[in-house]
Amino acid sequence: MQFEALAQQYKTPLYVYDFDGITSQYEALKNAFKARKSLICYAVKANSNLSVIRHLAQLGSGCDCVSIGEVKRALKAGVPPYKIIFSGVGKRDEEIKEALECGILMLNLESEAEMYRVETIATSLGEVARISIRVNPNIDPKTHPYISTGLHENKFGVDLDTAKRLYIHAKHSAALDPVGIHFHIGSQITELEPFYEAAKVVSDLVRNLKALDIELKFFDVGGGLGIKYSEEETINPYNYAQVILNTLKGLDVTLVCEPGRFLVGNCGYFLTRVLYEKTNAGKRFVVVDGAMNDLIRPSLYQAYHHVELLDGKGEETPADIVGPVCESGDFFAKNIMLPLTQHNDVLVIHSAGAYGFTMSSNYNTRGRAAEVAVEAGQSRLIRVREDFETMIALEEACL
Ligand SMILES: Cc1ncc(COP(=O)(O)O)c(C=O)c1O
Ligand SMILES: N[C@@H](CCCC[NH3+])C(=O)O
Repeated sequence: MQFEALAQQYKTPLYVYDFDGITSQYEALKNAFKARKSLICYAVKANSNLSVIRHLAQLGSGCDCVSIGEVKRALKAGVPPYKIIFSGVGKRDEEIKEALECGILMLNLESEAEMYRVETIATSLGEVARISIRVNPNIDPKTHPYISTGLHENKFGVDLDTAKRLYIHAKHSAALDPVGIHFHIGSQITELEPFYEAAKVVSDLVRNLKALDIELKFFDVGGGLGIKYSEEETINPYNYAQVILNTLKGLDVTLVCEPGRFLVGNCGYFLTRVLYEKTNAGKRFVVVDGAMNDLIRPSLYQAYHHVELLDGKGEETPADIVGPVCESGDFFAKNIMLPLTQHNDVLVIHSAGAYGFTMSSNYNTRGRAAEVAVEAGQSRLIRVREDFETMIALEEACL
């Protein structure tokens, strides 16, 4: 990747995405599931740039969305409604109504109260809502506590007994069509065991429901496949698919999976330029033009992202890589070994394709970075750098 040329052409801070890499990730997962009918629904929250979604849609991907905004993004990017799933613990009435009107594949319900809302809204529209229920299987995904979702202490989904009760209600409701079942136990999971255990518990529930004459068509295993940020061992997609498919023997269901990070995480880079070097009583800081408002994962989760200094030469000494935001938590890396940098040197922050730009903000009235796609050796802008006028427009309109 020609990072220096990209930084020159599009300026920094800059997100760069390798679209060919995204294709490879998608194909690897799709192939892993080839023994069964499957639908990959890309989790839009990981990277919701319209061009990224369109790229995946052209490969055949659907989308997993967590707000009506994401549903509309998916539709705008060309994803057909019958490949869109809408999840989330707090859907508003308006969101439910719009989703039903769009005719999406299914609404993924996360509570009993939500099921009754959906039933009421569908009835008032004269529609039948296709639903799945998110089961919380109480399985530890062994990941960072902030991104664990499949334990009873987490707000997501309903327990197995409640799920069964909801399916029985839905089966007898004229406004609900229970077509799927869903679980998602967490993100950045690097061990197979939690996936196996969750799939096992939930597939047993599907068998149980079948005995009650409730036949589900979609078995949605959520996302969560981890990627390499550093030296960690990750799961091979083939093995991942195998352990899940093994739990589905005898069931005629389409496998749905909702990867976010796996598809885009390692295909994204964040480019930032050095502004200054400084030392505070011997402690070395490299101050760059990107900041926590651009990429918050290190500040939020102490997440590790490999930092590469382009053309770095000479003796390496420990340094913190920090941004201009007025917070001590504004850093990309701490105590990494780095040669002495010069003003304008480019640093490449790796594995920034997932939960990078989507979690960025205007904190400190900093415009959001531009985004660029690289495909078959060609680069193109896929999001214009946010300028001051755009940032203040909604407030200026109220002055
Ligand atoms: C319901 C649901 N599906 C899919 C995902 C995507 O997760 P990941 O990026 O870990 O694959 C998430 C986020 O964790 C989610 O909440
Ligand atoms: N934002 C998290 C992942 C959360 C997944 C959303 N359910 C991260 O950067 O790792």
